[in-house]
Amino acid sequence: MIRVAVTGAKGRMGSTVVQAVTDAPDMEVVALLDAGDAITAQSVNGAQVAVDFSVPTVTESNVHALIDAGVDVVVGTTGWTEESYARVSEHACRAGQAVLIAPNFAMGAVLAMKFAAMAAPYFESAEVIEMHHPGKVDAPSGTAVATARGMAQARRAAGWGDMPDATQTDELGARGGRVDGIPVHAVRLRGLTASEEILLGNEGEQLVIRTDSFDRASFMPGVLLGVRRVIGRTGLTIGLDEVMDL
Ligand SMILES: NC(=O)C1=CN([C@@H]2O[C@H](COP(=O)(O)OP(=O)(O)OC[C@H]3O[C@@H](n4cnc5c(N)ncnc54)[C@H](O)[C@@H]3O)[C@@H](O)[C@H]2O)C=CC1
Ligand SMILES: O=C(O)C1=N[C@H](C(=O)O)C[C@H](O)C1
Repeated sequence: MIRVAVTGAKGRMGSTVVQAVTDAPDMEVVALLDAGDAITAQSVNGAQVAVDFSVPTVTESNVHALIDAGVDVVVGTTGWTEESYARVSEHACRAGQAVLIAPNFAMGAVLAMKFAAMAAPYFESAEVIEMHHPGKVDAPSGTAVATARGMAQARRAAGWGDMPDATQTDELGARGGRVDGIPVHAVRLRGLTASEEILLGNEGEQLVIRTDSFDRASFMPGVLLGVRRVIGRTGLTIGLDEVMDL
């Protein structure tokens, strides 16, 4: 049995993970931690793996504390930067622990990010629209940031320059934010869970890649796969696709 701790255990995702781990035949929940609980070798209660779905402002310090507690970590919380990745990578390597950070554990979203990066070199224009429940604290979504970065990297490798855009005035920011040059638009709407639409355009044609999570159950197979696959690794892995043999 894999002994699992959950940090952010009282949240929308954390509580869903607690149920999924409880229902998994090869795992057991050994620690439930949330805001105000210290993360120590004692409080993780012998966990081999911790799953963190907390908040962007605390996730990095949680991960450092979990590494110090001798636990491998699967992280779904957003808000990561190149600098925070580098700090965690160094700490995990030094401690001989493994950390897997994924902006999205839903199979549809993981594949949508892959397909977007595959398609990006073949289209002149690309934009991302992410749509979420109004309880979400960060914008743009971690998935949208990762999608845009993946497309921007693929465009650069293919030699694309700036995208066509004649906009001269945008006092309201209606053209969205830019991630690596790719416009990203965020919608917050009651009733939604998590959706993303990736628009790619050429003269006379459009490709739309869309992924919808209607329920947080959609993230659970990916989270459980992450827990199983993080064991035996060392250092930082970014993205569920890296452990999916895609
Ligand atoms: N990677 C993925 O597939 C997914 C990622 N997310 C991300 O997961 C994160 C959590 O999302 P939700 O569950 O909707 O948020 P939420 O607000 O429902 O839950 C966050 C939980 O973290 C707790 N918390 C606050 N400070 C803490 C601390 N220092 N230590 C431990 N727990 C602490 C809060 O009390 C709360 O229970 C967000 O960053 C969100 O974007 C959400 C869905 C899927
Ligand atoms: O906050 C959420 O709900 C989600 N957060 C992640 C993100 O920011 O990409 C993953 C998914 O979109 C749901």
